[in-house]
Parts: sequence; C-alpha cells; structure tokens
Amino acid sequence: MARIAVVLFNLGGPDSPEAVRPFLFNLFNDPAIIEGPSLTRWVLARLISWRRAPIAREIYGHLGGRSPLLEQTEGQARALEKALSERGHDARCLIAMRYWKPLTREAVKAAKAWNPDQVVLLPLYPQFSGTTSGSSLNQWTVEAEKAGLTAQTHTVCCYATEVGLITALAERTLGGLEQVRESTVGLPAPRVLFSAHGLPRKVVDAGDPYQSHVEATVNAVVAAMAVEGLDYQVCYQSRVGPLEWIGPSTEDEIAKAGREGRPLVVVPVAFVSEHSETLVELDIEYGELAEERGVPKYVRVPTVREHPAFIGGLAGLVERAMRSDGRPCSHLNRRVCEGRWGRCLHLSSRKAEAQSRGGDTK
Ligand SMILES: C=CC1=C(C)c2cc3[nH]c(cc4nc(cc5[nH]c(cc1n2)c(C)c5CCC(=O)O)C(CCC(=O)O)=C4C)c(C)c3C=C
Ligand SMILES: [Fe+2]
Ligand SMILES: [Fe+2]
Repeated sequence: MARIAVVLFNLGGPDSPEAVRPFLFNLFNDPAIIEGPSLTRWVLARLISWRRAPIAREIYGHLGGRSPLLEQTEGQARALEKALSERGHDARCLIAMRYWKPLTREAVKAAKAWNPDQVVLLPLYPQFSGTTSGSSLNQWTVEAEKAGLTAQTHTVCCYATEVGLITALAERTLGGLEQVRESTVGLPAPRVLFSAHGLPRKVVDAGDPYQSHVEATVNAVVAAMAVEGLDYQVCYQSRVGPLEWIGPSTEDEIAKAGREGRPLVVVPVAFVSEHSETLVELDIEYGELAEERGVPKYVRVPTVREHPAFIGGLAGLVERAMRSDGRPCSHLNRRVCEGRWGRCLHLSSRKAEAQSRGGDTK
C-alpha cells in the first residue's frame, strides 16, 4: 500500500511568554506579510515585534501564556489519519507551522524520515491567501528542495466551498441561532455575523482571492442553512498596523447591532480551530464590546475543529488531490492560478506541472 504523508499547514502560535517576540518577528519577517528588500524587512520586523510583544503577551496571558493552536491541530491530524485509514489508506499527518514550532523545516525532516510514496500538502485555511496558504506552500517548496525530498507531491490550495466544511459550519451556526432565539423571545430577530480574519486592502487589490473565497464560503453556508429571511453579514476582525484593512470590521458590526437592539450569533468562518483570535478576540474582547454597546445577547459559535463532516471533507480532498494529476484547475479565482503566484496551486501536482511544461511525466 502506498505510504502517504499529509502535511497540515497552519500559522503556529507561541508556546510560552518568552516565545511571543520571536514568533512575532518570524511573522513580520515573512515577505508574504511585509514586502520589500530583506534588510529593510528584517529591521521593520525587529521593530514591530518589539512594539507588539507586550500587547500580544497580554492576549496570550488570557490563555495561560501560550497558544492552544498546536494541540488543536494535533487533534485534527489524528482524526484525519483515522478517517484516511477507514478509507483504506496508509497515511501519516504531519504538522508544519509557519511562524512557530513545529516549523516547516522540521515537518520536511519528519516526512523524509517516513519515506512516503506521495506527499499531499493541505493548508488548514479553507480560503486561499498569499499571506497564509501561499506563504506556507512556498516555504515547503524551499525546504523540501533543500532537504532533497523527492516524493511525488500534490497540493490542495483551498476549499472554500467544500461540502464537509460547509455542512459543519451550517450545523454549528444553526446551533448558535437556536441558542440565541430561545433566550431572546420578544426581541428583534438575531443577526448572524460571519467573521473572518481581515487583510490589508492593498493585498486584496493586488489580486489576492481571500475575500472572494470568504464570501463564497458564507454564501454556501447560508444556502445550506436554508433559514428563510436570515439576517446576516460578512465582517473582518484582527486588524493590526496602520494600513487600511478590508471591511466592514466585526467591531463596527457589533456596535451597529447594539444600536439596533439585535442579538448576535458570531461565526468564525476562516479559522478551523480555537486560538487567540477566537478565544480572546471574539470571546473576551468582542464579548465585552457587545455588552458595552448594549447587544442583548452575544453567542460565539465554536470552530469546526474535529467535526466529522469537516474531517471527512479533508479526507476527500486528500484523495482528490492524489487523483487529480493533469486535470485543469477548478480554482474559485483563476487569477491566483495564472497571476501573481505564477502557477496553479489548486490540486496541482509535480506531474501536472511537468505536463504543463511539456515534460515527461512517467
Ligand atoms: C485566515 C487566517 C489568517 C490571515 C488571512 C492572517 C493574516 C494576517 N495576520 C497578521 C498578523 C497577526 N496574526 C496573528 C495571529 C493569528 N493570525 C491567524 C490567521 C490569519 N492571519 C491566526 C490563526 C492567528 C492566531 C495564532 C495563535 O494564537 O495561535 C498575530 C498574533 C497575535 C496578535 O498579536 O494579535 C498577528 C500579529 C497579518 C499582518 C496578516 C496579513 C497581512
Ligand atoms: Fe493573523
Ligand atoms: Fe488553482
């Protein structure tokens, strides 16, 4: 039986208060986050991470000084291995974090040691952005080449409307809506805020498909929920730095709901596990804001984590990626396949690349 290494990519988070500054340095020193000459970026990253560290330490202080992201991702890795084994595969799921341990280099080393026949790269970001999936996938390519990892490699670049993800999100949202409705009888109808991590506007203007992918996810979830007259809004959280970010901001939408006396159901649509952005920003900071602004009820829906439909969906994506050699890209936004990122990442494989170059694929 073919041995498959599935590499799960995520952002990573500090594992101690001392790790906060170097984690932030790694993030701001990434050319996918801050463009420009490497020396300028290095200086800026030193400066910004030094300035941001006290705020970030306070954020992670609410979580015992560390991010729970790795434990959550490990749970998802074990669940996906089980789902793939039940489908008859010999798969091992490895984790590659972009900015903190286990870093991509370590994941490449672990993959090489296991000696797989096939490698499937699977970002735990349903919506593609050059700042997240693009950065992680590029890093993998660099490290794998350095380490001489030559196994056939397939890439899942995004899955914004994958049916398992949508089923899990719709179920979680319906649960939140029910909870709010039960406790707000006689009040105005609740509003659902689909909240995603934001991006600087100039990144989207340069062709990054993230925002259109987020909208595609929300449209699919709303259709799957099939609630007549559902009142909902897409919005963006987690702004950092002086640039203009895409909107509307989740904070403004909370304030608006307060003015209108609307109960709120808040759904994280771009995160698939719990970490500082959900447990601190959505639950604590925005929970307090909702109270201050007079929102009558505020319920935050849990992320999809190990929901069977979501994990089953990931297993299907792995299988499809391995079967997809040479098929044309069905990316949601072809610009990303042909534009800035140079080549199609969507369910592509080394074999497909070789074919497109007219090379020998045997
Ligand atoms: C969809 C996912 C994410 C996108 C897009 C994204 C872009 C992005 N993020 C920053 C800056 C920070 N992000 C931070 C934390 C963080 N970001 C994501 C996801 C996306 N980021 C996650 C899952 C996390 C949580 C990590 C954890 O807690 O384990 C942080 C650190 C926390 C803080 O200081 O607020 C920063 C900084 C930028 C600049 C950016 C796009 C340009
Ligand atoms: Fe972020
Ligand atoms: Fe593509």
